[in-house]
Amino acid sequence: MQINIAKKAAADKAATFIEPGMTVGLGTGSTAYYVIMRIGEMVKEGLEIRAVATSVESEQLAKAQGITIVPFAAISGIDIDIDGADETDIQLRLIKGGGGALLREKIIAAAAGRMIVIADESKLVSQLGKFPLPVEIIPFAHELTMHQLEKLKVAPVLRTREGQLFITDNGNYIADCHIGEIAAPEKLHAQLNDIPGVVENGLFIGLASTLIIGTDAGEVRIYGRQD
Ligand SMILES: O=C(CO)[C@H](O)[C@H](O)COP(=O)(O)O
Repeated sequence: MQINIAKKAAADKAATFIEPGMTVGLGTGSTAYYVIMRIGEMVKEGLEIRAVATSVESEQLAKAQGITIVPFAAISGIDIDIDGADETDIQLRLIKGGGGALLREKIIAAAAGRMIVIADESKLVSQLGKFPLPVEIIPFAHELTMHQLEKLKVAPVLRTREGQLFITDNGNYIADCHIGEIAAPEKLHAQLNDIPGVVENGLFIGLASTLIIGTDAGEVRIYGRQD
């Protein structure tokens, strides 16, 4: 596999924020892959941490790297969550869920003392919305839920994979909403989650406190909390 220098640079920097004894939330996606690999190296070098994962895929990868995954019943909180994003603005408002893991990602981000977002430069945008906003909906009467989404004029399209409906780790569907520029993310977030049948949407607002952008030159820029 060819290494993505920008994603790896952001991930390696994020891993430096992990301290011994922490409970770490592991994100999902191709950028989170690099942080899981880096944490795996640190564990092999003697770092003692425990982790929870935002997807079955990340849990399997973490276990294969020797990272201890603990059940949620065994923890009282999460110190730090490191995850990717499909889009982020300078206010650290995010669109997530391109990989379909938005619900677990948001539960873990909300429970974490700190969320660090890692991304390459292409993810930093002046206004959210070019990336279709993923909305997780339950299968029951999903046709009605889709009509409700259409009333909001968000142009929802049920996600498919290899000709079949995409099913999340939670057994739900994803409606990708082709909105264009989102003028008021906070308002849209509330409107979407007000629809019965919508489990959660991919707008992450007020959750991230640090954004690490990696560049193709292997450098990083940090936004938000720096320490
Ligand atoms: O939200 C996510 C998965 O649900 C990912 O964090 C997001 O899709 C970014 O992925 P990548 O790092 O592969 O671009």
